[in-house]
Amino acid sequence: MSTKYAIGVDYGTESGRVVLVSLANGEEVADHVTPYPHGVIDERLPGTTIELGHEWALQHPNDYIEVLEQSIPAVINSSRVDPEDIIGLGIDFTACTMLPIDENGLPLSFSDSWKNDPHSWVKLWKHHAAQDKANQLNVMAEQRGEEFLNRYGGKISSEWMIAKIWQILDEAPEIYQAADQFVEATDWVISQMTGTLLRNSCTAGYKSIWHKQEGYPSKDFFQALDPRLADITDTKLRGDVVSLGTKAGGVTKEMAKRTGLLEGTPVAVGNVDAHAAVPAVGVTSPGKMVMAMGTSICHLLLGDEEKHVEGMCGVVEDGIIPGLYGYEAGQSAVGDIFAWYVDYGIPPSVKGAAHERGLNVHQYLEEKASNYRPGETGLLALDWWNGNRSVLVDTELSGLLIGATLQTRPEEIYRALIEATAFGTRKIVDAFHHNGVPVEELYACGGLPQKNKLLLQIYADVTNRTIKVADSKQTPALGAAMFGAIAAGKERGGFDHVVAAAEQMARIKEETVEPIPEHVEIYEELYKEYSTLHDYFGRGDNQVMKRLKALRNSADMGKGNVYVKN
Ligand SMILES: Nc1ncnc2c1ncn2[C@@H]1O[C@H](COP(=O)(O)OP(=O)(O)O)[C@@H](O)[C@H]1O
Ligand SMILES: O=C(CO)[C@H](O)[C@H](O)COP(=O)(O)O
Repeated sequence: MSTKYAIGVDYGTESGRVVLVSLANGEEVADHVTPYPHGVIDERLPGTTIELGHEWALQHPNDYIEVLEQSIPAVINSSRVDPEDIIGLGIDFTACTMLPIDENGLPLSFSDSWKNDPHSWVKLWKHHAAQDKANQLNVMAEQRGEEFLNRYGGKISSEWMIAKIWQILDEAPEIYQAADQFVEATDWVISQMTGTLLRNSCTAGYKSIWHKQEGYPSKDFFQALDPRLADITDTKLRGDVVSLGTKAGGVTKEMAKRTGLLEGTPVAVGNVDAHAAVPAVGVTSPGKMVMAMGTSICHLLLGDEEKHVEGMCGVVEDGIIPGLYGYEAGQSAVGDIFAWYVDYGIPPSVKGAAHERGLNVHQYLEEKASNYRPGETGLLALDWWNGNRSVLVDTELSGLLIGATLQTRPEEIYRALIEATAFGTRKIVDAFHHNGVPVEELYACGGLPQKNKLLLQIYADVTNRTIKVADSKQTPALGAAMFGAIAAGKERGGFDHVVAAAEQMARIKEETVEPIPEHVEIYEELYKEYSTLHDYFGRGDNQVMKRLKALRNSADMGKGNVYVKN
């Protein structure tokens, strides 16, 4: 049999990345990136003057289709692989990235009647404007002693499906009415490729409070939350939930024409970006935490039993690897914090100096920050520039930098921000490790490990653990391709289980990043300080961050420059 291939499509925050992968050894034969033409929509609706409020983050559904149309032909052409030999396709996506669709499966934002209402658009994972709804949901679930809350670390996040839907219902009841269903973008894109809409168990489990045995929370619970939501799971969230690797269908004639794939090529049901990365780095057993490090960090871990850990995003049976419990936690901003600093925090002289050295600003600051030893900057930061996902689960928290003096230099702040994100990861590692879900080693994948060596060393030092690094440019896409090959099945040259696919295709570098004992010692001290600040500002002793956000919101309302529904 000739070598067989699969395609993986990784839908990130800013772009979609497509890889064509050999099933013989996981080699990425070709890859192509399509930046989303509309990017992250967080100021105003495209082509209008309609302003969005703070914490809003939307996307354009057509951008996702553009990725398929641009990047799939590009990898087929550059690899010269015969489409006959491309036996399957899988995708992974940011999540919960959701949208309302009509009876024909079309996004409401495509309709002239609804397109000027921001609630008809895709709400990106980092849309945080539903925090109020998440808070109410958590209070109600706690009062009623809802069992499901334990599976989500004690709190449901505003980033997830129910809070987002409830925000739509509250602020735009007509959009809620008009929506035939609310779906994850990952499931919607698959429906556009195959003509079949199926809900995958990964996003349903982690983002929509679905459980393999118990299903969704009870009607009673939704009735208590808001009587208008009572039937939601039979109506707007209806539909089969199927496990990862299930074949959703074959590529339609229309999509075959637009992508260059053969009609009928098997397509797997959708998956989540970080979760797809786990088998791609060869992790199929407990004790190994995978960090998908990019705009944000998602932390994924496997276990033999269901344990409850404070502030985790969730534990889902079969949620990552069938047969095991999959645990997820995360930090809502990591690369995004460095991007913010580089875009808004540095003086022009730094840009100029970086340019002169032929480096981008990140590379320049990394190089200069590498000259400092742990503790030498005298700085400490809280990494909550986009709220705290784990373990506090509170998007209303914000950033903090302490220790600045007239001598403080930009590279020192850059280093302190990296350290803060490493301390945030250490909180998550400790939460699992001390609650019966051991974390023995770390695996790093995503964009950051490829871009910043200092960052990886700091993470190894702060967590005092060895880090293994993915040997793949597009790890989630490689994982998605594995699931595409599972959808195709063994008889067509694919696989019958993800463990078999991982054994053959996973890619990890030989070289590891080891903690440096002298650094570990100093970071242990700094971590104690971080923990004090973390608990003081994050657990209610001092609510200054929330009061400041409330003041900012009232000021904005006064100026009339926040999107407010009538
Ligand atoms: N040299 C660098 N060091 C640290 N962060 C970087 C560097 N270059 C880019 N970044 C950050 O990487 C993030 C993008 O990560 P990537 O994994 O490529 O994308 P995504 O999060 O969309 O999957 C951006 O937030 C950017 O600020
Ligand atoms: O929550 C998620 C997965 O569960 C998001 O997809 C993730 O945080 C966004 O990923 P990235 O930083 O790679 O764009």
